Amino acid sequence: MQFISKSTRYFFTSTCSLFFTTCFSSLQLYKKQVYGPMYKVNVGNLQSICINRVDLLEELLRKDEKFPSRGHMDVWREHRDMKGISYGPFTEEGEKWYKLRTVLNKRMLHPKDSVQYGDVVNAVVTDFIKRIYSLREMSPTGDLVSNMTSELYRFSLEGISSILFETRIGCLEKEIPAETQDFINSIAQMFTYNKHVVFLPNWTRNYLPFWQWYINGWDGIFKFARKMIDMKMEAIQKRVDANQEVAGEYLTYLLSNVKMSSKDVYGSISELLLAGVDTTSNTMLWALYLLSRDPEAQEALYQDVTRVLKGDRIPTAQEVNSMPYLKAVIKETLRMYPVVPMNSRLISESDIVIGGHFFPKETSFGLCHFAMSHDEKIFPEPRKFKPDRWLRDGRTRPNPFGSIPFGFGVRGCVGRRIAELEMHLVLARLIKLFEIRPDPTVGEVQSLTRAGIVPDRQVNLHFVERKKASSDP
Ligand code: HEM
Repeated sequence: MQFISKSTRYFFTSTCSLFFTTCFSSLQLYKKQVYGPMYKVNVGNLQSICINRVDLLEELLRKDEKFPSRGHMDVWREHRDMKGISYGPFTEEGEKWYKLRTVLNKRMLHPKDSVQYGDVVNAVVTDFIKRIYSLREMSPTGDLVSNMTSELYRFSLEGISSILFETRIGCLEKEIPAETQDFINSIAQMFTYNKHVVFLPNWTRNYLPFWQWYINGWDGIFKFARKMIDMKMEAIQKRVDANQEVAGEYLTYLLSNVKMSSKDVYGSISELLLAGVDTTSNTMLWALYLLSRDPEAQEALYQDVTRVLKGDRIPTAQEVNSMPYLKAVIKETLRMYPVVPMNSRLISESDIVIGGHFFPKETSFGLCHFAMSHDEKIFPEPRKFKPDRWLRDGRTRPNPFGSIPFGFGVRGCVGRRIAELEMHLVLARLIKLFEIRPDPTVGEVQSLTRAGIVPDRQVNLHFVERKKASSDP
């Protein structure tokens, strides 16, 4: 194992709070070459062991603790403590976290759970497609949609809000309602200043404005979430008072769960919401970008979708399960651009041995997903978009630990099935209607690590309408 503590100052944080991954993705590849499969980094008082080889990752994750931890989410927890808000799945730890996840997992984590949100998501997809049509029409070429990052962000926020709040918030309308816009601005503000407050020492909080801006961002997020949740509670109460049946999906389920107070629901819903926007929107952006540059893969996807989906029908959540290439496209996109390119584990129960090295309790490990999913021993031609490598058609499938974009085990992503559902449903319908082509003025897009892996420039795409197939009614 190579030690590089000395005076090296890398931007790195062992907490690896999911949206502030600072070990830049391409830097992971470079460091792997220079320092090998496991190395130590120091930033100030913080030490972490970076792992970037699949067998070591597997060894570590197979020893995952009963209540795994990614490390401290101190600045998020501080906000909750100041405002008397309950911790959510990101900020809670230990047995309390486990109990919370037991409640949150229900109706979300199992593939059969996500199927029930098919209609809700499809309604959002329908509005998104309408918006794509109208944006194309307004463009000079009649088929160009500019700034896909922003459009897909609107789609994702509307999608996850309609699941979590059981109501629409207007992100796909021509003009976003002012309250929703304030909420979007608050999310951006919190994420922007999160970086400052993580890296600046606490004494600067009295002299610099960042801490207050960061707290204001959170306040805006909770104000909106609280209003949505309170509206739902009122509606439920009215039905109860009128002796009517209380029916609903996720929020209704949480609010009617005796194990959760409304304060707990505010804390959890807000964290679920934050985790569910940039992740799916950026993955969709990369998927469309990669497809636009690969007509062969796009044709294979079109064939896969139209084999199942005849005519103008809207696919159901069950039907996308019969589209293996569609799933492979998303898997391959997440391999190439794992939107959370680095994850972490803080070992807190006992000492641990990894790769023959002893590490004392309280060691923090950085899991370099990006480096692993670009390892050519596991993924030959790692920089090539090859959805076929994920097909179950008799070929040898890649090592399952080679690409784990949703994390692992009991602490793995709770929103995985929802994210997949959203991405599968929207991609199936887009590809059925349009051939997606690159905008030549954009050039080759590189990735940056900001709030997840994002493009280094504005991405525009041409949505060329397909002619109806002759077999279509
Ligand atoms: C492409 C989409 C997504 C990706 C790639 C992704 C990735 C991840 C990863 C890598 C983790 C850490 C897992 C671990 O430590 O093992 C995570 C955690 C989490 N994700 Fe996602 N995520 C996505 C979408 C979503 C969505 C849509 C939601 C909300 C519905 C969500 C909610 C969460 C939450 C709450 C956690 C923390 C879980 C815990 O600590 O118990 N994610 N996600």
